[in-house]
Amino acid sequence: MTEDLTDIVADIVASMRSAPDRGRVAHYIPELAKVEARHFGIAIATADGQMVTGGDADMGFSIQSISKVFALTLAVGKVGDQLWDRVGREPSGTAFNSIVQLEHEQGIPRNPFINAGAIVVADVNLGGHQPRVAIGEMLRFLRYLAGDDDIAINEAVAASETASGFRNMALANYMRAFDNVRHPVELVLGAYFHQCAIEMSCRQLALAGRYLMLDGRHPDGGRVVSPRRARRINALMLTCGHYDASGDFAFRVGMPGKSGVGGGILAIVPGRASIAVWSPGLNASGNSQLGTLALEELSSRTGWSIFSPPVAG
Ligand SMILES: NC(=O)CC[C@H](N)C(=O)O
Repeated sequence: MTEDLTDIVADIVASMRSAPDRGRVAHYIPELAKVEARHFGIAIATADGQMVTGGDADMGFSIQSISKVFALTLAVGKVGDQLWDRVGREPSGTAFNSIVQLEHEQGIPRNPFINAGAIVVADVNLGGHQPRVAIGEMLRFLRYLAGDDDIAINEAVAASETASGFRNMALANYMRAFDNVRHPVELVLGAYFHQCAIEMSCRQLALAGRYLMLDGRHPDGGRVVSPRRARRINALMLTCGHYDASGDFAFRVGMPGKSGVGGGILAIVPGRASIAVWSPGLNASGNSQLGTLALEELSSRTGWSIFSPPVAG
């Protein structure tokens, strides 16, 4: 890369500040609707240990579906490849909260990143315990990955989704009928809604994603997951991380990425960078409008993409 990353990030922040179309903030979770659309933040943790940030990089936001990446990591750690008996690994081509495929596919969700799949993953992570045990485990995991003990749950967001999460209740009950949700639905959703309500900044999220750019290693030297598992999680992020817009995201950005309806996106450039962007306004597929644009610009300015040949040095 010839250009300096700091300059590129400053340019991206400036162009996002003046973007005419910021998308629409999620309304179906009332507490999320209160967040102002004007925000934009970006943080890049590089493999050589730099951190480059811009805009509202230190403002906390609801990570929502980005939590599904970390929940999946914990679930495969617990049950290994047995997870794939209960969740598929194919893009769904449908919206994040869709129920249609479940009837024809015996209650087995297409992948762990649509809501139905993440609810099964939450069921696996409960492992017979109360939701607070699973949530405590998830928080400890994120704090360890990011090296930051301030990561916490926004209880107002969790309560808001508990009161309005009718689709998720339908999904969970439907899968329970197929015996693919095994704990009481209220407990599984309690864990799921709280994991979605975890609040993190772009900086914390970029730090937490580093194991996915480092082939499964924590920068402190510890192993979070095996290299093969890290690659597989990245593969699922690329193919399923943006729901029915995953193809478009791969086309425009070329990085494994996971979005959330809070407006965040975690994107990984294996061997190079763990990137978090946040802007609350969403596009029609429920992915951050400016977050996607910013990553597209970052990819084109840096050449970062899993489809570009490796660069020496
Ligand atoms: N796409 C998302 O971020 C969805 C997460 C949200 N908690 C939901 O279940 O609807």
